[in-house]
Amino acid sequence: MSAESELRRTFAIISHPDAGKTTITEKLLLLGQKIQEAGTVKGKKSGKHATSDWMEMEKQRGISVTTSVMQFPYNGRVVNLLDTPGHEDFSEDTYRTLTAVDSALMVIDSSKGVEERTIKLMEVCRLRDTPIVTFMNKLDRDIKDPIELMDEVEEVLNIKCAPVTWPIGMGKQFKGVYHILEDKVYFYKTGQGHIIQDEDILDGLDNPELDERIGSLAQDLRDELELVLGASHEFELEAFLKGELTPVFYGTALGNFGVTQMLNHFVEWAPAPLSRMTDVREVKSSEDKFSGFIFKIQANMDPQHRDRIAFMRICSGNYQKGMKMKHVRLNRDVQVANAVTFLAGDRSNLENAYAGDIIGLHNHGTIQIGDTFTSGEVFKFSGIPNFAPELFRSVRLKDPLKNKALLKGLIQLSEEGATQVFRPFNSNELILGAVGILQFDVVAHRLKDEYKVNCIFESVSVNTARWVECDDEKMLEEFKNKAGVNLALDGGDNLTYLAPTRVNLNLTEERWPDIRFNQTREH
Ligand SMILES: Nc1nc2c(ncn2[C@@H]2O[C@H](COP(=O)(O)OP(=O)(O)OP(=O)(O)O)[C@@H](O)[C@H]2O)c(=O)[nH]1
Repeated sequence: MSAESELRRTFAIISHPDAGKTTITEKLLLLGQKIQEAGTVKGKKSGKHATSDWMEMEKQRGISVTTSVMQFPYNGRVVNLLDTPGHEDFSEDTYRTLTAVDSALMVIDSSKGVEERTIKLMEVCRLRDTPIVTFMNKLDRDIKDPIELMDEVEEVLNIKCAPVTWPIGMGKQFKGVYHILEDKVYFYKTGQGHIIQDEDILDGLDNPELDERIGSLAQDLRDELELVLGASHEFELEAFLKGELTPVFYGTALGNFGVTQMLNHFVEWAPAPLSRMTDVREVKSSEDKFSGFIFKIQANMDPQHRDRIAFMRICSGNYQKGMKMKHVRLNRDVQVANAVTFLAGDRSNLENAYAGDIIGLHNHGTIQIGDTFTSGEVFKFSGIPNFAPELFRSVRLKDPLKNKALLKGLIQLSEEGATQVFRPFNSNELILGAVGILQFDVVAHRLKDEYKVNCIFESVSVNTARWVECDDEKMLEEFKNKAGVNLALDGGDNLTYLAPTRVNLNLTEERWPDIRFNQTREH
């Protein structure tokens, strides 16, 4: 591995909306860039514009519809943080971003515990056994019992927990954390808000000074730790790297406390860029030759320039300004003079990037999700799927003459990967599928803007979709005849089963055991 690449730590945050993802992102940038004031990510209060608030709609709704990439140096490493839209209005990009990282940080609202969105994102991480670090947030509030919180993570998410820091009190009584591996107490000072805390540290759990400072809480802490250490797991790097065990840190992102301890270990333990599978062979990040894949396409990053940016994860070699790379699907060499990076929101021209880094390529419609670029070799990276949509709408045109433009627009937008379009066998209806509700607004907005098509969405009785595959052609034909009413083609002409209910899906799966109903589809 090149020395530069070995320093990369590429990760994303998984959390339920409002758990504190934006707040902790601000604090990570603060620690990484040593800037004094946070607020660059959302910046609502300070009146600054959010780094990703470029889109009109996003500004109106005050939420993030984009996934941006932030790079910062920390303790001799280069951290790439891929932001994942976490609000109710997230999209398939959130899922796919997780295929481009080597590790993930799970942020949990400790007053709520493991929530639904986290469970789903964790399922996606499981596809690649991504190593997970856990941050239990909002300790300055009344939280659930810390032991119960860990039990919940173990049971619901099926991953072992190894506490690394342990909280002392909570809410108004929150005094700090005890660092189990360092045998040190870090004291929390309230009221520091966005400013980086000067660390106030005490050596040793048995230090009498601890009793002097926090009174009876000191003995409570010792007793609790005895219990916790007996019942929980010790941190093991191997198990962490296999995605079987998660180190757990406690703190408050808002109070900027406990984040430093987490980040210190994160950059130490999280894996450097990992090898990636292709349809031909495994590609190691240490290889000299360049390769990468596209995991996301973003339109209108800059309203001034109506371009689209394709986000590429570099898997091996390095990118140099002006270099040629092979666009494998098109079997064509392309020259990439002006790749972009997303350094905390600023697009700056980039001279060099290494395995583990993300670069943005200007896309004029020739790049699709899942595309592989190499320095000449022919292979295709696997593991960058489409995910079955969870929300469906039927699309109705206001002007029926624009049918062709509508279909073209919907197919092109679905190639960008945030939505999917389905054409049922038995009707002329077009059905749009997404995993986040805001995507319907985005599509309506863009169809009007870019394709001059006005349309409205109506509810449709589709509950979930599965891509259908069967090795036995005769059986597939029979299935098509019998189940035709629920079958459709997606934007790439792949056979899809649109189930009106979960029960219907279960019954159909039972009735046709030799047919595969896939929740994801590789490009
Ligand atoms: N008391 C307390 N509040 C916090 C803490 N961390 C975040 N919050 C608050 O929780 C709310 C949600 O935090 P965000 O960081 O915006 O959460 P998010 O997960 O990014 O939410 P979305 O952008 O909706 O996905 C905000 O009002 C934060 O100020 C914390 O440690 N303690």
